[in-house]
Amino acid sequence: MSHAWGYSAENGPEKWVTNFPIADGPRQSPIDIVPADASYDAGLKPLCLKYDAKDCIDILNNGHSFQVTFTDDTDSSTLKNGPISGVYRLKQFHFHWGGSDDRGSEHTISGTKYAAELHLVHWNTKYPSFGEAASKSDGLAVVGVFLKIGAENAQLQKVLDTFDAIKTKGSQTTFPGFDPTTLLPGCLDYWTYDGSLTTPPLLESVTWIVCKETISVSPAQMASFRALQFSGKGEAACCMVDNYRPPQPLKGRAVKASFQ
Ligand SMILES: NS(=O)(=O)c1ccc(C(=O)N2CCc3cc(O)c(O)cc3[C@H]2c2ccccc2)cc1
Ligand SMILES: [Zn+2]
Repeated sequence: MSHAWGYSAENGPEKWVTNFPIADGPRQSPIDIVPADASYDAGLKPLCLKYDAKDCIDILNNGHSFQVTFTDDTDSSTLKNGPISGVYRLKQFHFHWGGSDDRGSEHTISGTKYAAELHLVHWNTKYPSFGEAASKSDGLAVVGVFLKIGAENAQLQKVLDTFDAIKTKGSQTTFPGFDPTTLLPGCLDYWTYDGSLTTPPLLESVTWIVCKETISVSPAQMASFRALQFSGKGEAACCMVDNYRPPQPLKGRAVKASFQ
């Protein structure tokens, strides 16, 4: 992205519409999920998430978040079933979090914010690549998992242990053999709705799959997230915090539940 978008008052979510008019579109994300307003859909299948740790390549600070990238030239790490048809390949996962434990998630549940939110990004293999899929209405599927303040998460700690090497924008390091299945909650009940990327270019190409069950993160682990920097090496340090877009208007969309 050439545009200098970010999360500050000058270039943050309220300003994105200037360069990305779709920000005011009909299927923007995230949203506030109101469980009582979600309709149970017996036709929704259980999620089938099958990941291979050998596909995990590296971890990168991209100046907006950090992302763990996967090799996606075969069907070895995929999402199937759930609300989608066909096979979607895992491309990357990343997080959004707050400057304090009372905020940080993008989706909210009846107004409740969690400390952070994990996004596992998949693309539809009916298209030749992620880039091609990203502009199609059924091109992407993102699984969202809330991080709730509680016990230390030993699996998450493996990711946090790389942070000294990716402190500043543009830094990256190898991160082989990590299995993202270890970050999923035990129960994969979910809500689903049609939405968008939550960062520019805000493309309306995402089938959102938001897990009902949370995973834990300790306050000390959240402090590690906040020690990352939006800024590049040698620039004035700017802590990477509050890198979340607030909920957007539902505009008549239905939110379905895979559970009663
Ligand atoms: N939060 S989210 O909606 O789950 C999300 C999903 C994918 C992506 C993503 O993978 N990319 C590629 C890297 C990238 C880097 C940027 O600087 C940027 O502004 C956006 C992205 C997005 C992206 C997705 C689709 C087309 C172009 C860029 C970003 C956010
Ligand atoms: Zn995200």
